[in-house]
Amino acid sequence: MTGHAKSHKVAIIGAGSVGATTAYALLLSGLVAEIVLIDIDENRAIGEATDMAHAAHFTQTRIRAGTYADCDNAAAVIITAGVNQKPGQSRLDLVKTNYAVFESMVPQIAAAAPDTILIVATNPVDVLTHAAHKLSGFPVQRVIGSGTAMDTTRFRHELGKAYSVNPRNVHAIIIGEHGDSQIPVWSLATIGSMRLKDYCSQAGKPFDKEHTDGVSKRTREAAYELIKRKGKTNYGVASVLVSILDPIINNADAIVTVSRVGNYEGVEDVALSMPCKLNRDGAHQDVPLLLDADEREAVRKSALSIKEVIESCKS
Ligand SMILES: NC(=O)C1=CN([C@@H]2O[C@H](COP(=O)(O)OP(=O)(O)OC[C@H]3O[C@@H](n4cnc5c(N)ncnc54)[C@H](O)[C@@H]3O)[C@@H](O)[C@H]2O)C=CC1
Ligand SMILES: CC(=O)C(=O)O
Repeated sequence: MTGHAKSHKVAIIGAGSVGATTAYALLLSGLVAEIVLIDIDENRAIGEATDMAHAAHFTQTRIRAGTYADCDNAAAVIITAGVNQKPGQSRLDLVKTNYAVFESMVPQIAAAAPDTILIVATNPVDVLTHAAHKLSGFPVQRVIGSGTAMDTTRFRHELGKAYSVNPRNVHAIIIGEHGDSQIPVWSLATIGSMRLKDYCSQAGKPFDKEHTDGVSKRTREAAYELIKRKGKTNYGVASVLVSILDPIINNADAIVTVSRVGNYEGVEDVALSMPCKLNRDGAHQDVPLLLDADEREAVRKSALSIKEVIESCKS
């Protein structure tokens, strides 16, 4: 933690499960000096912020409820406002309601904080990252969707379990949609600096389609499973949002798979996740991957399915 980092303010829009859990994770991280919690339900924002402020004795970060005007000079604004999935619903099913929330909210944030970096978590996150870019008028690098950073950490967790290794020693990513058309990049996955296939043959572990399909499926369906069991997901995403914020605040040039507006495999003006370098300028540089032909085709299909939903928002 640096003195520089400690001077920053971050606003979180939405004080529901994801917003409040993210605020708490951020509070305990000590990454920023001040957190402002904003919700259309003012009582909820005040309640959550006050409850967390009672932890002030244990942290130097201040937290309070506020309004959009309080986004002024925020280093970043994390957007979690909107409805979440009910059991059986896909992320894309939320688009109509949450697009309307963004239409009312994003211009107010952009007016109060024209230089900030937007970090979008509300689903469908790729479609709403694209919407936030258009509605704010911000350059693409300052509108970041949490995207497949969430799926990537789940993928590493599943691989760690499958191969009995600490997820920290797994380098493997999910790209594309934060949703059903996500792509696990098996061709570039490594464990302990060894290609996954080589690691498995050295360690006597199975590496066949049955195993890889199982890991991909559990990763892709993790949110559905959790929503069936507990009605929501909040802890994983809160940690992911803090991990996206960290290199921005610390100007650290970390590579994270986040969603950003761009052209992907011939599909223009769409948002999806690819590895990007993050620093105080936002997601300022993409890190091109040497994908195999099947993975590139899967990215094109993922981009097309997101683009279709983006187009439907215009009608
Ligand atoms: N990107 C990711 O990895 C994840 C995304 N999510 C998404 O995050 C979103 C929030 O989920 P939860 O926190 O569980 O929902 P929640 O229902 O607990 O909280 C949503 C909050 O948004 C507020 N809100 C609604 N309209 C608003 C507006 N116009 N202005 C300000 N606040 C407004 C509500 O009052 C409520 O407090 C959902 O879209 C969900 O799908 C959830 C988990 C992971
Ligand atoms: C809900 C959601 O997007 C997730 O947990 O991945």
